[in-house]
Amino acid sequence: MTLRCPRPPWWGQPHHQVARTPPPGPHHRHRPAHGLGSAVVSPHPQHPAVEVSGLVKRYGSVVAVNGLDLTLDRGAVLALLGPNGAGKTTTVEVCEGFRKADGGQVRVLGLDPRAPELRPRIGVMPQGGGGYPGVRADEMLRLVAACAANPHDPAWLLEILGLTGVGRTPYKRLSGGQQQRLSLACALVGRPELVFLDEPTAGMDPQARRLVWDLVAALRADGVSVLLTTHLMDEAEALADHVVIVDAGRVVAAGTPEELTARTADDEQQLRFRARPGLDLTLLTGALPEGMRVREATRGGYLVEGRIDPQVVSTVTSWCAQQGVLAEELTVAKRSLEDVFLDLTGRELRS
Ligand SMILES: Nc1ncnc2c1ncn2[C@@H]1O[C@H](COP(=O)(O)OP(=O)(O)OP(=O)(O)O)[C@@H](O)[C@H]1O
Repeated sequence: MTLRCPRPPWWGQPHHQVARTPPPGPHHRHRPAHGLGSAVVSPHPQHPAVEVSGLVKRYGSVVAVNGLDLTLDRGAVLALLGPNGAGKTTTVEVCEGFRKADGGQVRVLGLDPRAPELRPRIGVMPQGGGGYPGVRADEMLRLVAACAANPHDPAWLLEILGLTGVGRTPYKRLSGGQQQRLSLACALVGRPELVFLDEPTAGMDPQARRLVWDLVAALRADGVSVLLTTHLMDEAEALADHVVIVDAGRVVAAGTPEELTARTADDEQQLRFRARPGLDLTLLTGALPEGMRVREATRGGYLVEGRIDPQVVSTVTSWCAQQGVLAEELTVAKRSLEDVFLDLTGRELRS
């Protein structure tokens, strides 16, 4: 199925330009929504969207979150990154008000996360969908919309999420990616001011993933705050204003993607090239300035790390010529967010 993300002319309007639509009556045929943002003006816009300080959450003897701090500014997108079991979902669930903290302070839109008045102001997309198995897709979305004062048109959301064709399909028969998209629709249908998206693109095909990225960008343009978790570094780089990397329940790094990747010394860069797998790198290592690191990072993908200057590039290409090897896709770049992540959290698989 081809997914399209139509951008109606009202998409991305700031809140003050967004016309309010009256709450629909029982037989009201909803009109298309006025952008994805909330039409509600927050009574306390001076508070950050989410403020977490010293959060602790235990499950029996397991300390899932161990003194975590983060701040999501209004209208910004924050990506929470971390290895499996780092405590991301637990943190998000405490912020959503689904779990009670054992310690620390959490404020969401300036309120206690369990405050009932917060419910209509936040949208939640839980990890793995979270739909009712027997309910049809359009019924589920209409059910969630019925709980909101000023919902988006469910049919419109189904359409932009490419779900119109499966509107009558029970949730349990939707594919994993369709369940994820429906779950996203449910999170957005109430025009929230703040959205929690726990691994929103897990299991999605590249088209659906792009669509979700477009939606998150549109939410941000509409002034909606977004806290998402992801394992995809390119997703965090593409979407987030602020990235928080957690490990073992603690923050190990935080900043904009640019700050995190620039945090290494100026002279730390990478030269990458592709060539035949299994080259003996001993001579190359010897020819390069002291302290430079060379390895075959992936099969046939070679990585030289350190201060990359024109002389280093020349040494590498000369060595390739001596080996009778054509270096393909030769690039020089800063370290990626993935490199930063792996350096901070280790390269070993977590249990
Ligand atoms: N309901 C629970 N009961 C007991 N332990 C739990 C429960 N939920 C999570 N944990 C444990 O808490 C720790 C943090 O889990 P959490 O799901 O928050 O991590 P995560 O970073 O979201 O992981 P993933 O990336 O795999 O989704 C893990 O050790 C996990 O096993």
